[in-house]
Amino acid sequence: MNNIRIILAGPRGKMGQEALRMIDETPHLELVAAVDSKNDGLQVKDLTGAPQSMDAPVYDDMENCIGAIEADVVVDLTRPDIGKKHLEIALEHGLRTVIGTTGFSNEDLERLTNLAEEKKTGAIIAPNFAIGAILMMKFSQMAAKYLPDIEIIEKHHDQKLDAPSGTALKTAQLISQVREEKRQGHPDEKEDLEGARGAQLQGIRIHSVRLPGLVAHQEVIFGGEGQVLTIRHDSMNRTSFMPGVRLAVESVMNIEGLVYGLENIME
Ligand SMILES: NC(=O)C1=CN([C@@H]2O[C@H](COP(=O)(O)OP(=O)(O)OC[C@H]3O[C@@H](n4cnc5c(N)ncnc54)[C@H](O)[C@@H]3O)[C@@H](O)[C@H]2O)C=CC1
Ligand SMILES: O=C(O)C1=N[C@H](C(=O)O)C[C@H](O)C1
Repeated sequence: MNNIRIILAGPRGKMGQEALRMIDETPHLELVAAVDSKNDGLQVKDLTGAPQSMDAPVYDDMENCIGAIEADVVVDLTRPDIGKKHLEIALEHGLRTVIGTTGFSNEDLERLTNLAEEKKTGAIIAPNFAIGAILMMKFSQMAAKYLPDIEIIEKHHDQKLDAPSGTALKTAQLISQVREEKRQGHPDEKEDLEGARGAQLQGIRIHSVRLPGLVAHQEVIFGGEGQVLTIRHDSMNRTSFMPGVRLAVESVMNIEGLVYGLENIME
């Protein structure tokens, strides 16, 4: 496999640090630059937690980085507003992109899908890279055909910016492809405390827990006659996401247009 030259945005983050390690340990992946919120002019190895072999330059601006560095793929693991901006810049420059950052609205996805098609450039937006999470979403879509009363409980560390999680939204969207929208619970139910019944998408209730000590966890609970089915996935640490990041980087080299969800590129 030919070397894939990567620009990584968010190198000092919880995901970014893990991604640097994965790139460093993967012979056919090469980090050619990083884009950080600061540290312009330093080298990646100068950043906290970065592999000491990584002497690629750090930029504080994606546009400047792309203008100076030859790369094949941009990987973004930053924050919602930044990830959107970076994807637009990369696509405008015809650079393939893997976005792990979540918090994209349907309108964002539509606009960015159109841009990727216009530029005939490959991009993957993956709300979750963990194989177990992808399977949880696929199993949930299967179960929803038979058990349409569903509530999703997603639980994350308390540093997460967006709620609900991208995984919960993607799960609900996959379920909605096979389940008619429906109102769940008693028709006269009342929230005596606002938010008690959580958020909802097509009638599917979604609840977000944020606590220190958590990493990334989700339960999809199906209620039926005399029974309850729970499909659950837990990421115990962020190494769970790295095989999926690698798969997305390798796959985006052969994609034209925007793919939303790793399930679309898995065998
Ligand atoms: N798709 C997946 O499987 C996963 C996705 N995520 C998503 O990835 C994103 C990052 O998550 P974490 O690493 O936990 O967050 P984090 O907060 O630990 O890291 C985000 C990093 O982005 C950096 N950043 C902020 N503004 C920037 C800018 N203008 N340019 C470059 N970097 C900038 C911050 O300095 C920080 O180091 C979140 O949106 C999260 O939801 C997280 C885990 C798994
Ligand atoms: O912020 C996180 O940590 C995670 N975010 C993603 C999401 O919003 O679904 C993926 C995973 O749950 C971890």
